[in-house]
This record gives sequence, C-alpha cells and structure tokens, in this order.
Amino acid sequence: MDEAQTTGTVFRVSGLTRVYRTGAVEVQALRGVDLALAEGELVVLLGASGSGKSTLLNILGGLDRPSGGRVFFRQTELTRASDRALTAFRRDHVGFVFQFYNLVPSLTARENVALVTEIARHPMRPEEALERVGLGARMDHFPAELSGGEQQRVAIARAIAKRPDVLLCDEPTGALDSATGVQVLEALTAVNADLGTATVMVTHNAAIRQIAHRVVRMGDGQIKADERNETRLEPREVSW
Ligand SMILES: Nc1ncnc2c1ncn2[C@@H]1O[C@H](COP(=O)(O)OP(=O)(O)OP(=O)(O)O)[C@@H](O)[C@H]1O
Repeated sequence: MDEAQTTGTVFRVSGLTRVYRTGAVEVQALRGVDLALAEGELVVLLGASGSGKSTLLNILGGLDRPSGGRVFFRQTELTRASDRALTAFRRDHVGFVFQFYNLVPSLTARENVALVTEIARHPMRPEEALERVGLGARMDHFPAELSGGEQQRVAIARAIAKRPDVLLCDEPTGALDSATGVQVLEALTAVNADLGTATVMVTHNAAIRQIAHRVVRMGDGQIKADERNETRLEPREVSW
C-alpha cells in the first residue's frame, strides 16, 4: 500500500483534558493528551473500555469541547471557534462513521447518500461514493435488504460523499463478524489510499492495528504508546 502523505498536519492537540461531571461525580476522561495527526494518515486508536478513545474522537470531530488544552485543525484553532464555526467545521471537513449505521430505513442506499450530497459544497455523486465502497450493484436496495457490513459501507459512502478532509470512525466493525468487518476495512483503506482522507479509527480490536500507518494506544485518559507500522497488512490478511 501507499505510504501516508506525511506533508502537513491535519490535527494538532496539546494538553487536552476532558472532565465529565454528573452530580457530585467527576470523571477525568482525558488527562493531558498531546497528539499530531498527519494529512493522509490512517491511524488506529486502541485502548481499553473507558480509556478516552471516543472522547478524543468526538473532540477532534467538533462534536464535543475539551475542558482544557488546545485543538487545531490545520491552521484553525477549534478550541476558540464559536458554536456556529464548529458546526461549519463538522459539515465541511468531517465524515463520521459509527458502530451503528443510522441509515434511514425508508430510503435506498443511493437516497441515503444523496441526503448528504444535496447539502454538501463539492460532493461526489452518490453513485461514485457507493462504487468506492464496493456497492455499485446494490444502490437501489433498502437498508433492510442489505447485510450489516453492506449497511456500514453505505454509511461510509454517506460519510465520504462530501469529500471530507478527515474521516472519524468509532468502532466501525464493532457490530460485525470478521469476514464482514474485513469488507468494511477494505472500504476504509481504499478511501484513505485513493482520496488521501486522513482517517482515525477507534477500535477495541487489536487485530485491526496491522492495517494502519500508525497505532496510538490510550489508557486512563492518556496516550500510552504511539507507533508507526513498518509494514501494513491488507484487511483480508486480518481476522479476529
Ligand atoms: N457523557 C458522559 N458523561 C459522563 N461520563 C462520561 C461520558 N462520556 C464518557 N464518560 C466517561 O469518560 C470515560 C472515557 O469514556 P470514553 O467513551 O471516551 O472511553 P472509550 O475508550 O471510548 O470507551 P469504550 O471503548 O467503552 O467506548 C469513561 O470513564 C466514561 O464512563
């Protein structure tokens, strides 16, 4: 596979903290995270349950704000952005993929993707997005007529159709068996390689680490390890 385009930094975070307060209880979800992610990089974010992976991903994507520290997307400091600017950042630059696909059941695959392309600034055609994830032959199927892995690939097509600069995936294979999950990983690695979309993939599944350019491991709200893979495996070489 191609090397990551390492010119330039897409995200830079420093001293990031996030405290959740529920009544009298305080949870320190992030305890000082420093991280820079390169343009075009495919990063797998590993860590035990509760280690802060989703919290970090949500802050990168502008879905949440940190309690302290700074976050930059390229030259823009997200931690200084107004709510309106943060919404515009999400809309224009970020694609999200979650564990559950959140497709509209009464719309076909093509129509689910078109919901996004109709409001994006420079979208690809829904057909192109679906072809990129290997669903060219299933465009007129409804979600109930698709397998879990196919539905997740529709969700990926929906996320990439607006040509986001970054793709943030939270447990994208979490609900899938190994063979189906591999197809989803193939779609994600193809998008990363073909479009150069910087991708962060949160997972519990350590086997998936081998498909990444880089593996970041979190523990207890901190980064415990940050390693570059010397060699990468194709998704079909991975199983769990
Ligand atoms: N909205 C919230 N309110 C209160 N505490 C929260 C909230 N969201 C997360 N937490 C707590 O913050 C910590 C980090 O949670 P986070 O979801 O980021 O971890 P994670 O590594 O993604 O876990 P998992 O792998 O189980 O999804 C956990 O202790 C969690 O219980």
